[in-house]
Amino acid sequence: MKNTPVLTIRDLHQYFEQGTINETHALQGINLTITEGEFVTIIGGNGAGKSTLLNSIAGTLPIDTGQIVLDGKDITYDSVTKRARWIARVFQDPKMGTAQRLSVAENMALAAKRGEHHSLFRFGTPRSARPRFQVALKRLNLGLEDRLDTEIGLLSGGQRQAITLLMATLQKPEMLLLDEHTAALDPKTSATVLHLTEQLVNEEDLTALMITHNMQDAIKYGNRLLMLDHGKIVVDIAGEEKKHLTVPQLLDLFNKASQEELTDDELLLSADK
Ligand SMILES: Nc1ncnc2c1ncn2[C@@H]1O[C@H](COP(=O)(O)OP(=O)(O)OP(=O)(O)O)[C@@H](O)[C@H]1O
Repeated sequence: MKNTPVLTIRDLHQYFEQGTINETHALQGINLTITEGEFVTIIGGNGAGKSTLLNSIAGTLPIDTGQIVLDGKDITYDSVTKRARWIARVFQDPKMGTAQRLSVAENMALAAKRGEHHSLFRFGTPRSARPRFQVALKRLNLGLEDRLDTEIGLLSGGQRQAITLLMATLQKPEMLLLDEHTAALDPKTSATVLHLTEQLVNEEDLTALMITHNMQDAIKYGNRLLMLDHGKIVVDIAGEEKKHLTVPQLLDLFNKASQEELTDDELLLSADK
C-alpha cells in the first residue's frame, strides 16, 4: 500500500573519533521517513554524510544515538547479517557483491537465498532454477542469459553491476540501497545501468535509496531527492516539483541551504555532464 512507511529514521547521530581532536559529527540528527515505492536519490558534497547514512541503515556502522525502524521492526541494534534479510545493497565497486570465481548462475543461486544462514547454502546451482535465472537475465538485454556458466570475474564492470542489481532484487528486499553503484562505469554504461535500475525499481515496486554525485542523474531518476550537507538533510523535494527541477535550480537550492558556497569540483563537473 502506498504511503506506508517502510523506513523511519529518528534523530540519528553518528560521530567518528568522538572525544578526540579529530571528532567528526557526521550525521547531525537525521529524521527521515521513506514510504513504500519511493525511489529516493541522495546528493551532497564530499563528506556530507551520504555513505555514513547508508552504512547506518545497512548496519555496518553501530548507531551512536537515534532509532531506525524498517517496516515496523526496530532494527537499530540488529546486525548487518540480520538486516540483510530485508535490505539489499549494491556498491560502487563491481567486484563487491559477487563471488568473482563463481559462475553467473552460482552467484544468482546464492543471491536467491539472501539473508539465510550460510550453513543453509547448498553450493552450486539447482538445475531447476536455471530457466528462472535465464528469464531474469534476459530482462537486462545484455545477452547475459547465454552466459550462465561464465565466471562473474570475466564479465565487464557494467555487466557485473547489472547482474549485482538483478541479484539484489531476486528476493524482493524491503529496501534497496544503491551506493554510487554506477560511479566506476563509463558514462554510456552508467546510463544503461541507471536505466535498468529504474526499470527494476518500477517493475518490482521497490523502495530504493540511491547515492549519486551526478546532479542530472539525481533529478532524472527517482521520485524524491534529498540533499545532504554537513550531516543534515538540507533539501527534500518530491513529485512534480522534483520532475521539473533543473540543475541550476538544484545548485541554487544547495547554495541557499548549505553552510557554504558549493565549491566541490566533482559535484560541479557532474552537474555539467
Ligand atoms: N571511518 C571513519 N573514520 C573517521 N571519519 C569518518 C569515517 N567515515 C566517514 N568519516 C567522516 O564522516 C564525514 C561523512 O563522511 P561520508 O563518507 O559519509 O560522506 P559522503 O557524503 O559519503 O562523502 P563522499 O561523497 O566523499 O563519499 C566526513 O567528514 C568523513 O571524513
